Amino acid sequence: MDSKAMNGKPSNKRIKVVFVLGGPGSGKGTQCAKIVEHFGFTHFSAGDLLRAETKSGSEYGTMIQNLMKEGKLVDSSIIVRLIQKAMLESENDKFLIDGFPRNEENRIAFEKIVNIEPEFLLFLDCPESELEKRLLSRNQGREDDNIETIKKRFKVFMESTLPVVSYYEQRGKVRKVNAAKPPEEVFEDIKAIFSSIQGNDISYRQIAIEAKPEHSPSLIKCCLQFLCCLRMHERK
Ligand SMILES: Nc1ncnc2c1ncn2[C@@H]1O[C@H](COP(=O)(O)OP(=O)(O)O)[C@@H](O)[C@H]1O
Ligand SMILES: Nc1ccn([C@@H]2O[C@H](COP(=O)(O)OP(=O)(O)O)[C@@H](O)[C@H]2O)c(=O)n1
Ligand SMILES: [Mg+2]
Repeated sequence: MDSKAMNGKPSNKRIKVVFVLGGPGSGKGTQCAKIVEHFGFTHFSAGDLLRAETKSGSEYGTMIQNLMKEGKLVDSSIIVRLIQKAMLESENDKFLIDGFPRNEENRIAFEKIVNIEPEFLLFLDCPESELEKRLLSRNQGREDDNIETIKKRFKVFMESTLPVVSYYEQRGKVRKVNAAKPPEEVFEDIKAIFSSIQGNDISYRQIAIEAKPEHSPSLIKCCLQFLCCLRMHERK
């Protein structure tokens, strides 16, 4: 996935994208925060980008708000442009895109406009009864967290989002975790997935995060020197 373009122009940044999907309330936002902290990704929630757009006075604001209130999906070109803009404004090269692609149209629009193949799709699997319970006690003042809209969102998830999961499953790109456990336990499984893809891509930031007071300064120095050698070797 080298030198793919994010805006139609060539780029030598090696950009990594991981899509994060799961039913409404499966813990996408909760787990993404943990992945950011441990693995240095930048997190974009499609829903949060849309909510911010409704508050920005954008020409599409009212239309987006009405669709979200109904649990319906917003036009792909709008959400993909918002994601692309957020990625272009970021200095990072590793992105978690949560709540996306929600349907085939989202997936195809991302492929056309952003043109980056995801590393994999992280799928948080959780039964509907548990999702409903979590959404009804989320308490974030969301207009769509009411039983009527929740039922509509479940329907959209089953009918439009699951086919996208199947698309990536057929390509061996789905990493599924059981999300019906306490958040820390879910993250243990996610950690194993991200650790295994990390490989040589371990970052300086990662070493800083993993370094504990009980680790001797010489051990940390040794790790950093090893990383420098690795990077020099990669550039050859
Ligand atoms: N593993 C979990 N077990 C119980 N509650 C959870 C878990 N993960 C998240 N929650 C809670 O469920 C609600 C939905 O989580 P959130 O991360 O917003 O999900 P999503 O982004 O998938 O809709 C929040 O109130 C959150 O605190
Ligand atoms: N790709 C996306 C993502 C969200 N949305 C809209 O945003 C709403 C909330 O999405 P969200 O990802 O914040 O919802 P949760 O799954 O976090 O509960 C959805 O019900 C859709 O109305 C969309 O239209 N297209
Ligand atoms: Mg969310």
